Amino acid sequence: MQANIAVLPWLGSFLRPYRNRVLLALVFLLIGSLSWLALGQGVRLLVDEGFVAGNSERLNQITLAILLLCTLTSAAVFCRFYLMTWLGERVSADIRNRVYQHMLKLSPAFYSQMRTGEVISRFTADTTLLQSVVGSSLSMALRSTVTALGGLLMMALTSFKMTGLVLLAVPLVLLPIIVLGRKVRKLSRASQDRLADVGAYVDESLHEIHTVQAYGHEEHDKTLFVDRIEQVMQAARQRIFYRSLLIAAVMLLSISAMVLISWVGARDVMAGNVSAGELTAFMFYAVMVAGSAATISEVIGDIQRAAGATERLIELATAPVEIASPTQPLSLNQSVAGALSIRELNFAYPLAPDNTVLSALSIDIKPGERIALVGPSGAGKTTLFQLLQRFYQPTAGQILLDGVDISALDLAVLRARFALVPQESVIFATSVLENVRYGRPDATEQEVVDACIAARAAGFIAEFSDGYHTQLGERGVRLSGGQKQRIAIARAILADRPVLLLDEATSALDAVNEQQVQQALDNLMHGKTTLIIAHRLATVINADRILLLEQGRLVASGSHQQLLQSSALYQQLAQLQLLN
Ligand SMILES: Nc1ncnc2c1ncn2[C@@H]1O[C@H](COP(=O)(O)OP(=O)(O)OP(=O)(O)O)[C@@H](O)[C@H]1O
Repeated sequence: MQANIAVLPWLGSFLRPYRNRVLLALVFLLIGSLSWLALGQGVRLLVDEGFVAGNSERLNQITLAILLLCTLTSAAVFCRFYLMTWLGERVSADIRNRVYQHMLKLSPAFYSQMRTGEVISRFTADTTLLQSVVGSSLSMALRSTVTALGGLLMMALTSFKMTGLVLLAVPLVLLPIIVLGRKVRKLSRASQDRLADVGAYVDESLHEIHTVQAYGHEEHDKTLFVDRIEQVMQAARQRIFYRSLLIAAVMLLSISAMVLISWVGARDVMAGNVSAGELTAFMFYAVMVAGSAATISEVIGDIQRAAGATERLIELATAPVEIASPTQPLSLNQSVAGALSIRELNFAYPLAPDNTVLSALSIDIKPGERIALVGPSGAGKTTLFQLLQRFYQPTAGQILLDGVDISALDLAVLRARFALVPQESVIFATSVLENVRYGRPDATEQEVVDACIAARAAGFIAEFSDGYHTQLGERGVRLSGGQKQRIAIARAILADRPVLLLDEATSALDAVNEQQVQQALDNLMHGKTTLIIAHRLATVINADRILLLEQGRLVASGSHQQLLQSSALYQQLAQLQLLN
């Protein structure tokens, strides 16, 4: 992925809302730098009028003035530092918000190409880097640039000849900054990329820690991890090498130049062309300019690292939204709810365009009908669910919901018609209450309780020490499989949407559990259009119609009895109790 948006305008767009603060920070930066520069004049007066002239009263006055100047400088530094750091925090917070909001819009196809661990690393590490650069390195670079330019000007006013010599030295110092700086930037990007790989790897292995430990995969993971860490180290080592080289080169060149220039200056003082105070002031400015140049060369590496980080963030923030709501969505017919019509549907996943998953699929489903989808593994049943909720765009054909093509509907409106109970129940790391409420955040506590009663979940929830306020732990680690399912069913009951999509679990629940889940499902399906990916005989027997899919085609449909007589494949599946 390559972002074709320039880094600076993008960052600028985040700074724009705070332009008053940016301006104020710049003003303080200017005040600070100017009073630093004025200090050089103070030093000159101190030497020439106080020290060399032996005038102690003048010495006192000038010292006092210098102290006042120092106070002013410090106050300006306080204000600049505060404002700049504030801006750094603010901008990175805004960027995090913008990127996250965009990420929520990206379709599952995007996340099947990009590992979430990597996304998280970009999200946290890159924004943190950006924050430190906007908040500190950038302000250091700006301050140093102003000081360096002002210092050069003051040097020129003090001694033209010596400044000329300094200017001869400047290109010499800039050369390594430009050449090595470019290299550092490239390597920083590589280094952040490697770090993101590590993040993705840790994310995956820790999430699947059960499997890792159960298969004794720790040693192998350890080795793989060390490899990845070494790659990070390798990328970092090169970056550090060039950066160290950069700092050393700039230092060597600038200090040597200064020594030579002060040698020339000292000879001028001896010849009486320049006063001692002027030479002192000149050297004061020269040190200031050299110091600033050194600062710039140091922070330029950070700034380039941040430019790399920003590129990566821009890629995330501008990743194309493949599935979006139309600009002028149609509205749904209010009188029917839950009619589905699938017409000549063809589909292949974007990542595997040659593997046709659904072909020429046509199905009509009436409101309130209970449909069981059966078929061998890989037949395309789950894919059909995904298409109904428009997580992907069909290659050809149409899906109509209540008579309207779903691609003409607002995504939120479309998805609000469906309640999904996936095969693997999804539990969030929050309370029972919030987990059930997920489908309808404005539901009252009583409504949640009612849904849990209908889902046969109230019994086990009552046994928890905190009842409905019990925290369920990440991915619901504190619940059994059957309990998770019943929470997921309660969520769908509470959401109360016209079409239900149930992916029946194949996990062998014990008889009591199975019966309870079945009762919960019956409560859920009452009066709703239901599509069930069926794995149990009981489910297909209770369905109004059974659709048999094979390799993405509808090969037979009818009741259980009809299919037993008409389809050999169905007979086979039924004999296997339909379980995969
Ligand atoms: N994200 C994806 N990218 C590419 N191909 C996919 C993706 N998800 C599924 N497939 C492919 O699509 C085909 C249908 O998969 P699908 O999950 O719809 O089957 P299914 O009928 O639900 O099977 P099961 O009963 O085993 O869950 C399979 O060949 C699978 O390899």
